[in-house]
Amino acid sequence: MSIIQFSKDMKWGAATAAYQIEGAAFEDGRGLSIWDTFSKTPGKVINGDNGDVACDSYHRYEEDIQLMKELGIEMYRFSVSWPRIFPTGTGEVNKKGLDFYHRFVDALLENGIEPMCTLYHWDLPQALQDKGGWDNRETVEAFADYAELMFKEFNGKIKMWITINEPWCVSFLSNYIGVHAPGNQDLQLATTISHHLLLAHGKAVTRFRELGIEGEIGYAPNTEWNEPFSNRQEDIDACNRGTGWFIEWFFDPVFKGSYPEFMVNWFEEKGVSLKIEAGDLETISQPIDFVGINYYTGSVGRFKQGEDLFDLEKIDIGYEKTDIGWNVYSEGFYKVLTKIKDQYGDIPIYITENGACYDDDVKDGQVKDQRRIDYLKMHLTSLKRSIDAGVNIKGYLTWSLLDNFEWAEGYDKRFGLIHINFNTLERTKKDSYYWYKQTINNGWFEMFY
Ligand SMILES: N=NNCCOCCOc1ccc(-c2cn(C[C@@H]3NC[C@@H](O)[C@H]3O)nn2)cc1
Repeated sequence: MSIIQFSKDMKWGAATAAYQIEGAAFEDGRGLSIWDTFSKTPGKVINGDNGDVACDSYHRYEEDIQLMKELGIEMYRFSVSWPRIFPTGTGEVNKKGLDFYHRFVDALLENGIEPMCTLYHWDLPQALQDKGGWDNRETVEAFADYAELMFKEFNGKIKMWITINEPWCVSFLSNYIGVHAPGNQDLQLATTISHHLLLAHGKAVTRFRELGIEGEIGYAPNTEWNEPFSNRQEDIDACNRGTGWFIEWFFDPVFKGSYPEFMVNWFEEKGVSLKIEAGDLETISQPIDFVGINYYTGSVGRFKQGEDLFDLEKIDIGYEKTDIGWNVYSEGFYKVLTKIKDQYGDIPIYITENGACYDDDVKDGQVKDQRRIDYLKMHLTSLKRSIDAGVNIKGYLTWSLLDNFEWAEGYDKRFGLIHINFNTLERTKKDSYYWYKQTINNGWFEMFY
């Protein structure tokens, strides 16, 4: 048995997102988002689930904040529903939407919890999608205007801002693979959107700096690790392409001011090109204060001609899987974090999402989710290894505080420390909640090896 101990300076938190927990989808002037449309499109979401009610956190946030306070988290990452603020994406502000987030943020602060606000967590106003969505550069300006309004409105209250959550999911998962909203399957479109998302990030940072807003700003790319099956160069190269799709593609423009040549060349061989306008990369690559890293899983891979987008075949070598089918691969967390440090330097890092999906149920008022505790132990151990290797980790926010709407997977896929009965909306603290609470309180935990 060994002790895994963290610095008292490291901040502990939990994360959620508006469309996944709020509900109240048609209340107080909220406009439609692409996820309202997508989830109501037959066949797109398992069981036909949608975010109409979700966890009803729009009405139950005071109860949720008391659960956060008891948990002992210092930081809570949430997202703002853009269509709650601008029902059509631009134009007239919905004051009731602003008022809700003021009540919510004030309640967090009154309970000693620091808000970390994600401006874009996938719920694009449908009215903007109707005009081309992220494929249209006008959406970039609309996002900057929305960000500016939020900066001005919450200046001094919110001091940690995230511009875009998981640009890989917003661009490639949603517009090439097509399993998320709006569900396109077009590599050129997805690649163009990836550039517009980074541009939107840069323009929001520009407004933040020009306005002299108090606090820090960053973005939250998601990452995956691909471990070469052998030391054959073809296997290494294929894995580098698979990992580069998440890391270099979304980090190089921000931290180096250019797209990674090996990925640009690969996409060009697929007939895909980037349409970069003068000044774009200067805007994208202006300094940020931190980067949020989301990590869930990794794979072992090898070269296979014609396999997937990158001639990369994922191999199942018997890793344990979570109940969403992802490998439990904590070594990949260490590899991702040390790669980022080695390639991009000492940028402060918050782990803004890490957690596990397990099919939990309540028995006699308890949820015995030991597998989630073990997943967290393994990944926090990798995190400690990364810190000991010099990675500048500032905080760890687990995904998620609550079971919630897991996008195309619906409500069956549970990531929360707190179980939600989606019929009664009753909250039940899982064993992992109590374990996380003790770990936060102690600053350490016992590792099973
Ligand atoms: N990698 N290649 N895939 C090729 C085949 O893709 C099939 C599906 O792929 C993916 C990849 C990644 C995800 C995903 C989900 N979350 C969890 C959410 N994060 C933000 C927060 O809202 C959480 O709910 N993070 N990532 C889903 C599906």
